[in-house]
Amino acid sequence: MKELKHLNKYLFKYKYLLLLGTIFIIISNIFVIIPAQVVRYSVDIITADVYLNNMFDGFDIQEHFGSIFIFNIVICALAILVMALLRGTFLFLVRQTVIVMSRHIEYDLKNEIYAHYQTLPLSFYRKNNTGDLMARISEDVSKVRMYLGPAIMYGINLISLFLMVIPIMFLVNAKLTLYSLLPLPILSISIYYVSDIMNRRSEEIQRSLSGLSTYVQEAFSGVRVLKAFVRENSSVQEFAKESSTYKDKSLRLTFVNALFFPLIMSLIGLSVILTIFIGGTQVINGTITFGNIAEFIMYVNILTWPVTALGWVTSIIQRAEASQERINEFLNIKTDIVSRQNVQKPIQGKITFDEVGFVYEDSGIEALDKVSFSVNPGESLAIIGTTGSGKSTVANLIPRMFDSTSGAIYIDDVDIQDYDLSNLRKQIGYVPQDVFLFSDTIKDNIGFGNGNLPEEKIVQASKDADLFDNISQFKDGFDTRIGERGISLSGGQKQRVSIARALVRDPQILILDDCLSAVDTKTENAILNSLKKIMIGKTSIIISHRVSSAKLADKVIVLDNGRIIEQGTNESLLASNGVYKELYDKQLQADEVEE
Ligand SMILES: Nc1ncnc2c1ncn2[C@@H]1O[C@H](COP(=O)(O)OP(=O)(O)OP(=O)(O)O)[C@@H](O)[C@H]1O
Repeated sequence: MKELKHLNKYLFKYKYLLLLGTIFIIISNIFVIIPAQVVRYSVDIITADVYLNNMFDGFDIQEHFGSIFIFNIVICALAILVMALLRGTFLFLVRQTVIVMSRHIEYDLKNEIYAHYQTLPLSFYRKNNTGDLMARISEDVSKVRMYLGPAIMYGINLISLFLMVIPIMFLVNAKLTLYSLLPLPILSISIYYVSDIMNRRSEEIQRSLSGLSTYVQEAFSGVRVLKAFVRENSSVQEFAKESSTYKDKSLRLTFVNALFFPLIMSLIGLSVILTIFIGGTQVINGTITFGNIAEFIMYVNILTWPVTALGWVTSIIQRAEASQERINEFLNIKTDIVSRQNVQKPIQGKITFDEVGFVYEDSGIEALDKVSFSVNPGESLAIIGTTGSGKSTVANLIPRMFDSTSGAIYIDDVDIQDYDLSNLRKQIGYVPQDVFLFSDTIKDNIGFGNGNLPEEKIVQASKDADLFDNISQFKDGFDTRIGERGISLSGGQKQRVSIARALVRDPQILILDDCLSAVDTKTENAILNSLKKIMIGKTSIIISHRVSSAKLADKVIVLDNGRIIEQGTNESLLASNGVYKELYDKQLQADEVEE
């Protein structure tokens, strides 16, 4: 129960619902107990009536007994009916309070987890896969809700019924009470084991089902590769194999399910037999009446479900504890990207890297080694280098996607770790290497994160990213939906939507991480030229494999294996006949071949 303590704050928040629920449970149980006593009374009347009937057989008074008997029985039947209706009403109210409370907490907990996910750094997302993140916010929260709703409800019900019914039973007859309750602990323990097996098997099925869905999803999204490599048949066979695992697991669960009810029924039957047998001998001894036996059978029935639920509830609590442990594990992770001084101010855009080093913690790869450079506001810097030379790492360090492992980075001569994080990021336009667009309209993809931007700004950004003409050709213009249920954009168009998204924020620093790779040199030139105009007084960093992206930049640095091997202007680097010149010549030749 240690992990579940996290939920106490929510139970406190909804304490009135919980308190009302408890009161309703107690009231509903009163309406369960009274009918048992009414039944005892009725049976005793019937026995007395049969006895008197036999005694006064042939007398006029016999008729009189008959009408009193019928009157009594009708009153008892009506009383039982009214109790059943009242019980139903209060059970409804119990669910409207306790189960409603569990749904409220489920909602709050999901929001808490999601909000916490948003505070965590990129390194957290690299370490944990998406499936795991989703499982904790959906499946684990559902399991925790089972504890907050049904488990708490049946738990309170069990305690209140035990406290109310068992003393009454003992008052009637202690020996009969002990015998009739004897099979119930066995019932509870067996249910615990059976429901544990059932839960484990259901989880196996769940896992197998999600494996099956992932397989199908990949097969559909990768259908082009699948067809191109003629893998249809093997895909069908693989699917049949996965399906068969799912079927076998389902059959294993069906087997345990089939055992569940016969087990409960036989143990309840055993209780009833014991009650009748022991009760019968007590009646013969004159210690109790026939009515008491009927009353006891009803009490046993009343206690059966809560006792059955005890095993089930224990298993739910154990599972909830395990799930909450997984949730707490994430909730206890705190982001290490924090601000030291919370500096909030408009930035000019001067960027300084001072002997910056970076090692990826998980792989131990040293991506940057003592990288130093400086760019002034209004300047543009091109970072050129081969694959894996550390260019994207530089780009990620500026908006503090992660922090450098050595050295320091300054913006306007203030250490970036001193800036308020959102204040800093809001002034940086970052276009990542892998374009990500949402299944939404082009307009909303460009305006992402910027609320209700005026249409003109979106249009202007799309013009600056050389995208406007493309969008105008679509029937719905900026309202065209992209993604799953909309049109597909070409690689170059996607890159330009992503650029427009950064430009629309009017950033003081713009970082383009190899995001012109899918556009032709003509479009690249058009975009770079418009950037020159809009980035006056602002800083731009253009990362690329292609030397063509660097020629308009004020400064160029060449990275190799995490180190700066050359830096200067396009002209000075060409003149110095080094790696940059070599790359330039190679790419020039390649372009000529293409033409
Ligand atoms: N998330 C990561 N975890 C571990 N190592 C990484 C990670 N990302 C990059 N690396 C490693 O760090 C080095 C630099 O990678 P980086 O992405 O900065 O290179 P790049 O110059 O941008 O390459 P490309 O042009 O191919 O995008 C590479 O050796 C890469 O394998």
